[in-house]
Amino acid sequence: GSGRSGALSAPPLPPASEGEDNTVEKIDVNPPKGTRDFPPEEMRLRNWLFHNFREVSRLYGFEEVDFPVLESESLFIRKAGEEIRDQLYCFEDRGNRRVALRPELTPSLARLIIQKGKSLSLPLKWFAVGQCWRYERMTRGRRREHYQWNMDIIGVPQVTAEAELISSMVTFFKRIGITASDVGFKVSSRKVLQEVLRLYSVSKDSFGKVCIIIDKIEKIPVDEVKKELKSVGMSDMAIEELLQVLSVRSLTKLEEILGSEGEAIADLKQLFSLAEKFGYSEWIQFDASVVRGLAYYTGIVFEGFDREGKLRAICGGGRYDQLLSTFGGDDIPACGFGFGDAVIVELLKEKGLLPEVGLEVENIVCALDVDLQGAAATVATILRDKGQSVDLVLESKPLKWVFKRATRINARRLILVGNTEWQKGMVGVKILSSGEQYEIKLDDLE
Ligand SMILES: CC(=O)Nc1cnc2ccccc2c1
Repeated sequence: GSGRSGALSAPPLPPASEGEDNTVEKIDVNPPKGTRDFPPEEMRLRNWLFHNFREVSRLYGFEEVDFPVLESESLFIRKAGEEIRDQLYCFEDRGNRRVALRPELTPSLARLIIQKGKSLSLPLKWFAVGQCWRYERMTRGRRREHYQWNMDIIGVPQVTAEAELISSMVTFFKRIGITASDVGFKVSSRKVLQEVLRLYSVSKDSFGKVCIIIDKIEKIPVDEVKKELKSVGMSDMAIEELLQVLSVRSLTKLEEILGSEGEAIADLKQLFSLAEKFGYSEWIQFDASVVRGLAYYTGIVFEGFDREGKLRAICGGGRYDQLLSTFGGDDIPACGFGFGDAVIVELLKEKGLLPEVGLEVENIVCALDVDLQGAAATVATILRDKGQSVDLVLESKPLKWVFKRATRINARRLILVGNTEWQKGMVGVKILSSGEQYEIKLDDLE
């Protein structure tokens, strides 16, 4: 309908353009570029996926939270050269405010925690499933939105928090039939980077930039990576040493290089020993090249990958102990992960693990003639009050049509309201799988 003509809202939209002969030019029925509709079948798959996200969150004692999809642009303005910044879906609203559709959930979580301040008793274990946005030139034909499951533990400095988060992702994978031979987690710590950069007195504020450059190591040629590292002030020597360290795949080797005193080694050793106790050692491996593409990580980082190497990262996260303080909050330790709804579905397709989530309706109720429509409504209500789902046939239709619909909606049984039975306070029942048919008193229907 047309909007209010008040000053606050846009002028009413003209109706879809009407041709000379009052025909309406069809509107563009597709969703905006890079976005998806969720018709019933796709929505059932999405609900199945989100149900598993939520079930795992419940198993780990996490509380659900959410935030506006629209945030102040300033929440996401970081100067570390992140892709997420280049693709910010931002604009100026009618109040001349710079706003953005959130590209991730963590900054909103940090904002809410600072807002709530001392009233929150730590540690917090919060989860969210939210739509995130990016604005990419459609040349890349990539999606502009996806849903992310986030789990965050706030207020725990020990790596027991990271170990718990990885455990929750392993639990999720196992629930949906993915095994350790399908998926693994590359684990490292940005403290490895810190300890190397300190040797070459690389300034702290280029730390974030260096991480973002290194995160591109598998996406752009290594000479480009070296050039970008040089441009943030690293010497050739430092770059060589850094790339050398990043190729390390064993903790023992890493210890030889960094020594045993640093925090990086201690954290990683503790994490791998906790993995043993959680029972997911076969799921994780040390890989110094993992840095993740977000500037705010400060410690352990991890990334779920498909062992066949066909897909992009499935999920990922890490420790971000400084994020709250960069927003002016207290210095509160935090770690978390993001798990997108796209790559996991590609993986399930690859593995033949997509669930067949069909529509399930218990009853289809149909009046056998037009003056029993009311009686049919009564029967539907009785069943619904008992918690049974009912598809009530709302128009008088031939029985052939009713059977066709009953099959399509996968109804378990057909309830027929006919005159002769109704006079006796009874209805007809047909079990659609067996074809068994009988009459029953309305009161005995369950
Ligand atoms: C595979 C995929 O759809 N990725 C994706 C899609 N939309 C996004 C939107 C915002 C941030 C990251 C995003 C990532």
